[in-house]
Amino acid sequence: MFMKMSANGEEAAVPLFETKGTKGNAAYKVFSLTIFLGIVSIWVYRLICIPRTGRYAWIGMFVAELMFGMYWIITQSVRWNVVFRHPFKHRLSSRYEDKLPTVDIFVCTADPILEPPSMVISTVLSVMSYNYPPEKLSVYLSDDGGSELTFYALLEASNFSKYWIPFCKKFKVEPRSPQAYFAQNIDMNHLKFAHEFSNIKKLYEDMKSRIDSAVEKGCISNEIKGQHRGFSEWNSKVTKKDHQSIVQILIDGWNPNAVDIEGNKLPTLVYLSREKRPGWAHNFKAGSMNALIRVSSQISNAPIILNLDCDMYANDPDTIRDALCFFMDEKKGHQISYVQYPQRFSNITKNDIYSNGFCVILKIELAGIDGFGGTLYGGTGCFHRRVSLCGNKYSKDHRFELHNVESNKKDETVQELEGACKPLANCDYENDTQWGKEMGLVYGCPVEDVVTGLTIQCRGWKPVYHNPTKDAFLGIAPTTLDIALIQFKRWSEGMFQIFFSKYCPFIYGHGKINLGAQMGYCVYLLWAPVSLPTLYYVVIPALGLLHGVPLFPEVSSLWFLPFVYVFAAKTIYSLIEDLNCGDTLKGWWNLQRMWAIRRITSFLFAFIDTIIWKLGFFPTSFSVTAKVVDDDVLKRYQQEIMEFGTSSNMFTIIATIAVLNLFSFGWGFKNVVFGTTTRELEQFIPQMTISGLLVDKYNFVLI
Ligand SMILES: O=c1ccn([C@@H]2O[C@H](COP(=O)(O)OP(=O)(O)O[C@H]3O[C@H](CO)[C@@H](O)[C@H](O)[C@H]3O)[C@@H](O)[C@H]2O)c(=O)[nH]1
Ligand SMILES: [Mn+2]
Repeated sequence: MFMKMSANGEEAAVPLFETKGTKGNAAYKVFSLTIFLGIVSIWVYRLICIPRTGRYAWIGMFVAELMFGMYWIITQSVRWNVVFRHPFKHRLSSRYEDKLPTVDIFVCTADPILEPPSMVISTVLSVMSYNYPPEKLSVYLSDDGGSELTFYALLEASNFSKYWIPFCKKFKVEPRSPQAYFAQNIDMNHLKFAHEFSNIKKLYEDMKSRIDSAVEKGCISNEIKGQHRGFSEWNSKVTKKDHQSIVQILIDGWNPNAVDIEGNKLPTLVYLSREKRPGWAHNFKAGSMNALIRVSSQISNAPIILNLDCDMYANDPDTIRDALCFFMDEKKGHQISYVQYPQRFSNITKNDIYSNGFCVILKIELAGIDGFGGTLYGGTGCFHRRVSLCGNKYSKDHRFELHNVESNKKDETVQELEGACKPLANCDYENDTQWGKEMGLVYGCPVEDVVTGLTIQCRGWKPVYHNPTKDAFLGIAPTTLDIALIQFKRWSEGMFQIFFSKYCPFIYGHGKINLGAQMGYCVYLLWAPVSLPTLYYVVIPALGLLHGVPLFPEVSSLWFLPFVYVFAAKTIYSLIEDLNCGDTLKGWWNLQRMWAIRRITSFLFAFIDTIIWKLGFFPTSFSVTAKVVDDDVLKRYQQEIMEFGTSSNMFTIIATIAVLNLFSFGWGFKNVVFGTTTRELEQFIPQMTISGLLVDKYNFVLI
């Protein structure tokens, strides 16, 4: 009976999306088994061949290899059952075009200096011009910077949108972030709409220079302040960390006069800066998302929410329809809580020097977790079902909520509505509520997204990971090594905290989510502790070499085979996998190097800080990633020259290890040249190889 309820009477037997597994998976499983046997042989060797000299170093090697091996087993979960999703947009349109649900879009920003307002509004404009009925769209900008500069930029954007949206839709231009669009090399001679193009380009550039100069000055002129009553919220007492809730509806979609220059309706546009007071925990992005959820519920209350970081513009104007195919599928849609798109970046260079592109993770691993129903929520580029984000358990009752949406027309005036919203964004609103625990995004973790996703799954929902050929969203990746490593530190620290908390997937998820999904989570949650065996491996064999203590079997011994096989097979496999995912050979090498760097810096610091945190010494923090760089740095980034950024302890560690291995390699080499016995040579070749490879990986700090 349910199958026949589609809009135009067409039988809804054909699904709105399908899921396909990968071919050749059986071959992978066999291959994986051979590596497993290799690993077990190594363990056995370590246990039965304990030498008399260097016993402790040897046992340490065993422990390190045991940890590596266990971690490797966990990583198999993300390759075991890789699935790909295919939505069918045209079917959605033919069935539900006039019944599409409303969608709320949240954009978060936190700092007008690290996140320039002109970039933030480009993201906002890109989502305002989605190919989607504008009266069904509401866009909310949350400003944790509490900055009138950002408010001013949004005000400018609300005016510019009247020109930009019709321009985009009329000429079908892409991408619809004006910043990204005008940054392309567009050949004016072959452009059919050259005239309109130059007009809008001028409008955009004028607006951008007004915003940028206001940001440069750091204040708003009185003349501009006269343009909107919203500016009155900023008096001399307002600072980033101390101010009242500010809610300003810049475009009221219900107002019949809210139209673009061609008379089409505009999406609703809201500025929100939740209350901040010293002494209150603000819970970073999670806190701002929860304020957004509440404020939007008062204004538009759409059943579907898209959330984006401020640097992440919409690259494909049809993504909403894509995502709705999952939610609105008659058979499976009602169980889907969120649809996560991969976090891709617009500024990745050819060989991706800091390996921010995550080719393999985005293409294979996340699709592999999806195969076990464990899709990670990545904090941006994610469509949520409001009820699941708000803490509801899955139940069959959610079946019809998207199909029968009614417009919730408000009778209040804009000012009344704003007034009603403000208390929802106040510090004390969450006192004695379940917000941050059972409702909304979970507090207390620097990767609020991953832990929130896990709790949603454990409430019975089935999220989806969708990696379309055309990128749905594009963000900005760090362009210097220090920033890249600090970002990884925050991630690995936050994830390790989850492992250590009551949300540990093996405990919290036990019996609620698939074992494969539990393991899949741990591939990332255990990044930080992987630093320990790595550190051991980059230090002890080198010291052994200097002291003449062999730690590996002789190369002519049969026991050497599993070491070579495991190392070679894993390396070659990762190379093939990476190239298959579209990376270059140099890019793959950079990736190997970045893992080697991250493991002894970001992950190690994250490990240490997590332990200190666990002992209760300091609360978690969130260092916002800068999205601006000066032109010199940018140039060097584009030329793929390693840029350290500020000096940091992390570099001291890398340099120490590089020097140690250089010495031990040189020492070993000297012994080879000045004659040692063949036996000794055979004993030390493995350690020399390790030192040689490490010198190669870390040499950038030596020159
Ligand atoms: O107090 C804060 C701190 C950050 N943000 C926003 O959160 C987003 C992500 O911050 P960013 O510094 O860009 O961190 P990334 O490392 O790039 O973020 C990744 O990792 C985060 C978790 O560590 C996730 O929340 C993000 O969605 C994910 O893109 C940005 O839009 C910020 O404006 C806030 O709104 N309030
Ligand atoms: Mn970011």
